[in-house]
Amino acid sequence: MKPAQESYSPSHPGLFSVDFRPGEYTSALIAVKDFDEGEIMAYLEGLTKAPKAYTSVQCGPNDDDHIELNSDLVYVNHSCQPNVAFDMSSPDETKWHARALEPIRSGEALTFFYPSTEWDMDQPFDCRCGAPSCLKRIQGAAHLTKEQLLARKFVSPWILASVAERGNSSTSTDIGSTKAPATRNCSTCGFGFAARGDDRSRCGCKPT
Ligand SMILES: C[S@@+](CC[C@H](N)C(=O)[O-])C[C@H]1O[C@@H](n2cnc3c(N)ncnc32)[C@H](O)[C@@H]1O
Repeated sequence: MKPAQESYSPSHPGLFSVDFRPGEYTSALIAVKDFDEGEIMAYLEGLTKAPKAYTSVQCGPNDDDHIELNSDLVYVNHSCQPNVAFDMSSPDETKWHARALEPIRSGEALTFFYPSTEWDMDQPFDCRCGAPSCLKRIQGAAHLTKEQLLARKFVSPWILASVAERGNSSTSTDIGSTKAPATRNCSTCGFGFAARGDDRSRCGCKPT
């Protein structure tokens, strides 16, 4: 569910505001203050379990792990070069949050990389983000290579685990191909590391 323009009252006053634009799916969420890189912008509160939809966000590895945000955050558009992460990797749901991936200035549109949470999206679309690294068609992580995912600053652990499970593909067209097994796996999310050394920064899990 999205807040409607007619009865709009910001869910996060002083943090962000919806820029309602004419046309379908063209509105956006805009920062109304500056945020530092790495700053937690808002905890994800008031979430409800929901079926997969264009407004839902995947919060775990299973088909039914989807939530509705029930706030203005639903207006955060996708970008292939995002400035926000939706981080739901903690087993403690009260720690789920939106975090600035880079310094964000007041007036900037907030964007996140939808395949960082979504494996196979309900409603794919042609991306208009305009980033040099734009992937053009956004359908979910299942349609991307590991390299395309790791090029982004944040990807959820269940996405990386699914990528490791489907095989170490170098292109999205050879999904399912057999490659050399990972040297070892992250003990938290199962992501397969190809090289030795503590590489947990690559899967997003914190070393314990
Ligand atoms: C949850 S809505 C985000 C808010 C949306 N812009 C709106 O006005 O309702 C997700 C939908 O917005 C559109 N969208 C988000 N990011 C986009 C992008 N980079 N390029 C094209 N459409 C995008 C797609 O139609 C997508 O299914």
